Amino acid sequence: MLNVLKTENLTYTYEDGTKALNNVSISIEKGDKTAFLGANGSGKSTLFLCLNGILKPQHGRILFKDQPIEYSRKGLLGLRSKVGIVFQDPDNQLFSASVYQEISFGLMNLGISGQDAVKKVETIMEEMKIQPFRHKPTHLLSGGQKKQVSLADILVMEPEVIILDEPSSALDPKHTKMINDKLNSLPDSGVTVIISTHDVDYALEWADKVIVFKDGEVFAEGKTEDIFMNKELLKQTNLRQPSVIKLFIHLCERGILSRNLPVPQNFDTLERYIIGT
Ligand SMILES: Nc1ncnc2c1ncn2[C@@H]1O[C@H](COP(=O)(O)OP(=O)(O)OP(=O)(O)O)[C@@H](O)[C@H]1O
Repeated sequence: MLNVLKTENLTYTYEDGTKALNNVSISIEKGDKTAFLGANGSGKSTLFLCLNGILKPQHGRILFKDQPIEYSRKGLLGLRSKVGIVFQDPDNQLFSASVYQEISFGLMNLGISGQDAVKKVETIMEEMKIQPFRHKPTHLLSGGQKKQVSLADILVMEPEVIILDEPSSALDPKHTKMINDKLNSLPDSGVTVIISTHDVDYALEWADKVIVFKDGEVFAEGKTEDIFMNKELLKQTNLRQPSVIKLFIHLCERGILSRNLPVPQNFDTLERYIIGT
């Protein structure tokens, strides 16, 4: 498998002396769905900002497809067209006078204009159901609409890697579903998706791999179900065991289900196990 993004011994300290990342080495494989978990302040957002070249680590390096990131203007522009980040707070991302301008901005920066750009922007606006508010100033949008636009902002660039910092935070069920559907379909087209989340149920259902952060360090990483079956690890990192796994274990302990069954990723699968017995 090709490592699309890799960090080697990354250390990042903010100006006020906060050491947010300490010796972080991770690798993300092409087409994988990776979820970062960890308590507030454990360093997930800082790592994401480093992966996109917004922050430059004091030590260590980052490789995109085996090439170290170049921090020149040209290098960063190239990196950001391939590795897109959707911020936790859309207000940190959106700044154009209108939604349409906002979504066109990245393409213009890459020198894509004319009919090509118009077509790409229109397609994404259609897909993300943005048409009804396309002429609105971004600062007048609702939280959910801002999130739709900030994702469209990145999707229009057709990046190889998309990083989403807490994609569903502050979203209602309709907007959560829209974003989740997109996150599910992107890897099918070869896009590598990385998210951070506090929602363990969602991480279990969505992710192939989980990386757990604690105090700026990688505390654990592995296949999603292995991480969530490890009660001791979850306890040490204050993570809740996903509800479906809790119930699955309980049913296994009572002899209702066989421990040999694959760990269910959601309640639909668990229901099938139960009905099938
Ligand atoms: N601009 C900044 N200046 C100083 N310290 C910062 C800054 N941004 C973040 N930090 C600190 O860096 C540490 C890591 O924060 P970071 O936002 O990366 O964590 P996180 O895991 O993404 O948290 P959350 O789950 O709450 O989003 C925290 O101690 C935080 O207070």
